[in-house]
Amino acid sequence: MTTTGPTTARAPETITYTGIESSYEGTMLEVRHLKKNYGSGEKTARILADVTFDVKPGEFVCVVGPSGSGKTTLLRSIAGLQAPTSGEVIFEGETVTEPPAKMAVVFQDYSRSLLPWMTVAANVELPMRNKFDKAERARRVEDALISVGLAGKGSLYPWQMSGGMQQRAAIARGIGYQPDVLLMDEPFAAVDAQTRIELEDLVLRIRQAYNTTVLFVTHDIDEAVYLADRVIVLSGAPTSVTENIVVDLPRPRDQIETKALPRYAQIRNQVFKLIQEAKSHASVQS
Ligand SMILES: Nc1ncnc2c1ncn2[C@@H]1O[C@H](COP(=O)(O)OP(=O)(O)OP(=O)(O)O)[C@@H](O)[C@H]1O
Repeated sequence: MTTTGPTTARAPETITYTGIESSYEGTMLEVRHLKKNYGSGEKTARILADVTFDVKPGEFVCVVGPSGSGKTTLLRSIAGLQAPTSGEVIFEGETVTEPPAKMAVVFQDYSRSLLPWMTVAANVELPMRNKFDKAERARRVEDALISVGLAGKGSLYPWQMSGGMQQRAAIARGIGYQPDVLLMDEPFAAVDAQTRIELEDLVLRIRQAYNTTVLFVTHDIDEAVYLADRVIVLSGAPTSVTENIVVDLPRPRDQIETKALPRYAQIRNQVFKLIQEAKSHASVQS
């Protein structure tokens, strides 16, 4: 099923996904007319023009768009890491003005997000320091490391691990304190193709196990369609949402079987065409 509504349309009510409902029952995340400019006066760069969409509890939503369309800018604004020029992000009913406690972010650059002077276990424990007692923290760290396939590796330092293992550790840190929503910004862009495939499946398993809503930014169309319940396609800057595409592919997904489905190719081609159109529109404007 595909929606073809206007750029600022709400997500359809008939989403067919198999995710588990989170404890939060309203709309998990509302992005309302988000606008972001950089610079001022004649040097103003209009990046986000008017971005509006919703994410429901349990949904896995991927955001794709041409390079420079402001995907990272969007995610940073949603995470409360930078203020929008105008518009609003509402997370679990409250306007985001700073990073919310129940939101975790995993960035592309794992080498800079993990603290090199701390062991992996200490890195995973860091965001839960003031939340749980010592025994509960230790239990959660162990669970998170098991979930990402790093059981028994907690005493290593990040620099003693491969890139794929470091990104697993960054994911463990994101999920360890069980956020309601996990924001991921091109998290697998810096790992090799084989590791990327493993990490995609890992994220799907974790999402199922931890009952987490995921908003995942990627420039990789195949990755977006493989992972998502819904793909949000952005225009080129100044950016708005051009399409909300429901990915009505069965779960659990499988790297070979899912990608062999005619429906997979159909959705993939639709997203591809939209991105190409956005790129050519952007190059005409610039
Ligand atoms: N802090 C900043 N100050 C000024 N300009 C910025 C800043 N951050 C991003 N930009 C500019 O905003 C535009 C969008 O950047 P952003 O990284 O959000 O896009 P993106 O879609 O994630 O790009 P890519 O797909 O290439 O990673 C770019 O032209 C970038 O140079």
